[in-house]
Amino acid sequence: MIEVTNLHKRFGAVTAVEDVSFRAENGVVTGLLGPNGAGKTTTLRMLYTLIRPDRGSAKVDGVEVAERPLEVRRAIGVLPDARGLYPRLTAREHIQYAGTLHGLSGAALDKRIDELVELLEMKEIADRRTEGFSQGERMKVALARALVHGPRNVLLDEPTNGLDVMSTRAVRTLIRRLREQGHCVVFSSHVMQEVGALCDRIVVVARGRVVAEGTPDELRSRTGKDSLEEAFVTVIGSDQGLMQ
Ligand SMILES: Nc1ncnc2c1ncn2[C@@H]1O[C@H](COP(=O)(O)OP(=O)(O)OP(=O)(O)O)[C@@H](O)[C@H]1O
Repeated sequence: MIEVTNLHKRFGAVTAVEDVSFRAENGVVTGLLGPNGAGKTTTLRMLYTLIRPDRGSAKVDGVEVAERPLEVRRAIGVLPDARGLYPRLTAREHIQYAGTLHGLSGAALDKRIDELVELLEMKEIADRRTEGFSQGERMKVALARALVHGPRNVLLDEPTNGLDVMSTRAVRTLIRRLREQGHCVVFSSHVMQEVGALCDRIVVVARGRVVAEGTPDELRSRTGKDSLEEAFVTVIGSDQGLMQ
């Protein structure tokens, strides 16, 4: 479970995140939706302990990220915005390496890798070096790496960015499966359709602030709009930077 309360982050003159609060429960997919530059990545980066908040609180399973970052890192799986891979390692070696960093080894690690290869339909690419991998293939490796230690909380930054229809479907299926297994899933997107298709709860962010929060039905009824898309545009005040 993730709880964010009055989070702030500035970079020089730019206020990236201003007083952001939300809760993401276990067994629920929570979407952070907002146009480019809204503060989604910055919020996620604070949650995964890459940068420290200036003010406010962010807790993962009750643990404050700024106080006990190592504990938090064990409890989360992260698909960051930059998904750097080592070109000379195979897909399997990437997952192995991440597993080792999380203290897994031997038969348990091999079993977990096989599970992920199966789940993400990576059989054909598992033993190839990642050099030359397509966007979708790279995404699968990065996702497997994020999930190798079976984290309770999963943070995904724009997980379907640049993916074709089939790869997008595979990622959506995975996210739904994580929800069924009771994980807390938070993902960011500027694609309205993506958020509408997957999320149980939506946190709409614009200019570093939460401008609306609720289930898709709540957002529609609060704005008096029939379509989720119109509801988003109404709460954000424009459709600039959002994709359908
Ligand atoms: N390291 C940084 N230094 C300076 N400014 C930054 C830094 N990181 C983010 N910002 C600024 O903070 C604001 C929020 O950026 P952020 O990346 O969090 O937005 P976002 O909602 O994830 O956008 P996108 O959908 O484009 O990824 C932007 O104006 C951005 O330029």
